[in-house]
Amino acid sequence: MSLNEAKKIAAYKAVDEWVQNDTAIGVGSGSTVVFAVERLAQRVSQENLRVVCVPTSFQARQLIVENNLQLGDLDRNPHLDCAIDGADEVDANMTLIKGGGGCLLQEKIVAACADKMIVIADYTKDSSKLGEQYKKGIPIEVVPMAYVPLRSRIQTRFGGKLKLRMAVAKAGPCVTDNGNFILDWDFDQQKEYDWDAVNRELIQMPGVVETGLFVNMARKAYFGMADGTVKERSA
Ligand SMILES: O=C(CO)[C@H](O)[C@H](O)COP(=O)(O)O
Repeated sequence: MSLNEAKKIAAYKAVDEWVQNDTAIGVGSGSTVVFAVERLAQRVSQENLRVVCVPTSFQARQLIVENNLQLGDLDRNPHLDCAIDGADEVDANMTLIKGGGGCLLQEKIVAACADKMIVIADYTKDSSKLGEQYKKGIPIEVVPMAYVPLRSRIQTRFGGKLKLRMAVAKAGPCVTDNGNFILDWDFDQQKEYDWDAVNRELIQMPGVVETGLFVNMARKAYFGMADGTVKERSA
């Protein structure tokens, strides 16, 4: 089974199990979420469901609009029944690395407004320990003027190395949907980190807007496996 097929079976199962009539849901970002929106659109038209979708990024907003789903926002829908989102890595404790696609800030805000956060992923995201599968580091969204001092400060405090994420089809850094930069923290694989404590400390550093560490947020994860089954993990 291809990676895309693995993403699809995880996304379809999550949408089938968690989306009900008269609900407001958070729509995550990335390639796996594309399949969740596809399934949601099928169910909305086949079952005549009333579902309001709150996006976590410009990409998610486009997906919602292109699939003719009802677009909501946190002003009108501050309480969401669930948020369905991808992840770059999910460890044994359901701690996540997110932000590979650069959308971590809005993803965390939306997940925090939801009763439960449901993760959809292919088997390459399933890991026992952060860093085992995802090698690009932990994304940290920062205010542009602070990226140099923050890069040294985080390296000195926690070890590892931080790199400014560069744009792909544009010269210069990657600019997030919120006008910020991303530092990808290649943390020290030999150290045992307490991710909750690390996340709290990072957030308190002036200039850090949000981290891609999602600790105690995800309720359930669905992994599409290479053999065509869906593996589940609960918090
Ligand atoms: O956090 C994210 C974007 O900021 C994505 O959810 C994460 O990168 C996973 O993406 P994909 O489904 O393409 O593997």
